[in-house]
Amino acid sequence: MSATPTRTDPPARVDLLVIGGGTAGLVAAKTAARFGASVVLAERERLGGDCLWVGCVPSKSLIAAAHAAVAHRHDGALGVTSTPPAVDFGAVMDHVHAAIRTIEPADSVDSVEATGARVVRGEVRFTSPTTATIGGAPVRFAQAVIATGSAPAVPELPGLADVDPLTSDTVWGLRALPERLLVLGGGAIGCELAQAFSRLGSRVTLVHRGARLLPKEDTDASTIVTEALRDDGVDVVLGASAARVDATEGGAGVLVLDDGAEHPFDRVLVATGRRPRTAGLELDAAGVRVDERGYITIDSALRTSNRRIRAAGDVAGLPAFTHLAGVGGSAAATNAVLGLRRGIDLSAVPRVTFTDPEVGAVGAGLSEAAERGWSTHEVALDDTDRAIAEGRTTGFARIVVDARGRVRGATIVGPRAGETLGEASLAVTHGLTTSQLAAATHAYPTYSDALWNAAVAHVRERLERPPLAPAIRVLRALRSLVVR
Ligand SMILES: Cc1cc2nc3c(=O)[nH]c(=O)nc-3n(C[C@H](O)[C@H](O)[C@H](O)COP(=O)(O)OP(=O)(O)OC[C@H]3O[C@@H](n4cnc5c(N)ncnc54)[C@H](O)[C@@H]3O)c2cc1C
Ligand SMILES: NC(=O)c1ccc[n+]([C@@H]2O[C@H](COP(=O)([O-])OP(=O)(O)OC[C@H]3O[C@@H](n4cnc5c(N)ncnc54)[C@H](O)[C@@H]3O)[C@@H](O)[C@H]2O)c1
Repeated sequence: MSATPTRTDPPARVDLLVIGGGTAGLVAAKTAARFGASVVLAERERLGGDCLWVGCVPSKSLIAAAHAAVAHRHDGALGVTSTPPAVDFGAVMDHVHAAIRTIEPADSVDSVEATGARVVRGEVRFTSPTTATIGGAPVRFAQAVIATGSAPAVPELPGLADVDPLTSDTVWGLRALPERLLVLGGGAIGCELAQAFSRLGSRVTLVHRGARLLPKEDTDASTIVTEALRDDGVDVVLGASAARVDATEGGAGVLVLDDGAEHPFDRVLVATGRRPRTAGLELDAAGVRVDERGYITIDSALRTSNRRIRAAGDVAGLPAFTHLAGVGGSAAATNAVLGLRRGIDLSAVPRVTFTDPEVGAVGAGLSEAAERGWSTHEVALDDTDRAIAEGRTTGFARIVVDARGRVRGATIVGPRAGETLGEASLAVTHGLTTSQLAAATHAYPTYSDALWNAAVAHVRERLERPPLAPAIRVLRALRSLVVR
């Protein structure tokens, strides 16, 4: 059940050519083949994409080990004392790679070919709007889906190349824990990995250009994550502009900032954003246009400037999440094969940053709420019984509500925020009201009580205002006349 393709023989003609075997391409190929189309999935390396090999799976596996390394810290407050566990970094990385191997069969060549699609190994180049080569072998396609993903963007910083910087592509090959790790970039990758490495024993400095970590999240969520990282021992440097790197030896060096501050390190991990993987595709030959950042431009039904070709996943400049790559791959294949115009609802894409505490968000945040005049309702975890019982009270659940009482967004910070977020996503996707959320009985005591109580708070507020408050007063008065 290997994910590495071996065939190099595409048929002369296919209904659908899918380029790239990450989440978007896998879902696209399987979906189209199940509809009965003849499908070739072309992959130059191995199926599974970033998520399986260098993204979600290894990072969440490392985070699980990092979490275990500090779990004892809460024990004292619970009346239990335990000794700090020892970390065997080599064994941690064995766990990371074992998780990848366990999940690999789900993305294997067999799993795709069982749907009727053919997997062909090789790099794709377009030769015209309806033809391409896969590893040099020609193929004519009626339609195509480009799903080639994105790669780490390494900044042009003088001296950086001399210290062999790690990226999210290469960090998983480490066998020894760097004593001093410098992380450049405070987005999701930077925050998750800085905290994990710190918890596993590295001395971590996180250097971020912006004024706050996780700039896409609400300000108070960023503040909580910054404090959590600092509590974990991460030296968080904000508003920093890197000037150069002075290499010493073996990947070690010093990062020098514009203000002259120096940050020495044994290894540096670059997490400063992504760039689309389009090099070598010869998009011009296919008539596929890209935007100013190089991402493939698509319309609301995922069509590129060549109406026979669609794009899905990271390469289309969509928010870089596995779940969205899957949704995009499915929509692109369905549209191609059945001639539909399914789009993606970008207003309800959930995202979770797996720091401790986790940050989960969907839909509108504080700034959109302010712009549109929507109200916000929040419950802190120190008012949430499960959090109090577990001694894990840092965080909150907040909902954004429109004038008709519909839930338009949520931000949840705390343990298992990613799990609670599912309910908020359902509410935002289907336009549920706070009354509907409040009317659903929730098991007690759970972290999702916080979200539920935020909805209840909004319902209660409405009951205390016109038109409901006077109506309730009239009903009560009438009732007291009847029942004496
Ligand atoms: C460290 C890290 C952690 C992450 N954690 C999460 C997370 O917790 N949750 C989440 O939702 N997302 C997470 N992501 C993001 C997620 O991994 C990506 O959004 C997702 O993998 C994108 O899928 P894709 O199909 O668009 O592209 P990819 O997975 O990148 O797949 C593209 C495929 O195309 C192939 N390819 C490229 N060019 C060609 C060519 N010319 N010919 C043939 N094949 C080609 C590549 O080899 C690759 O297999 C994380 C990412 C990183 C880096
Ligand atoms: N849990 C998850 O779902 C998860 C986890 C990891 C990654 N991802 C996805 O992968 C994408 C890429 O992650 P990322 O963290 O690399 O990118 P990012 O764009 O989210 O964050 C990078 C940050 O680095 C900063 N930066 C850029 N250049 C810098 C420099 N020279 N010095 C200091 N700081 C600099 C930027 O201001 C930016 O805020 C994310 O947007 C996300 O969609 C998701």
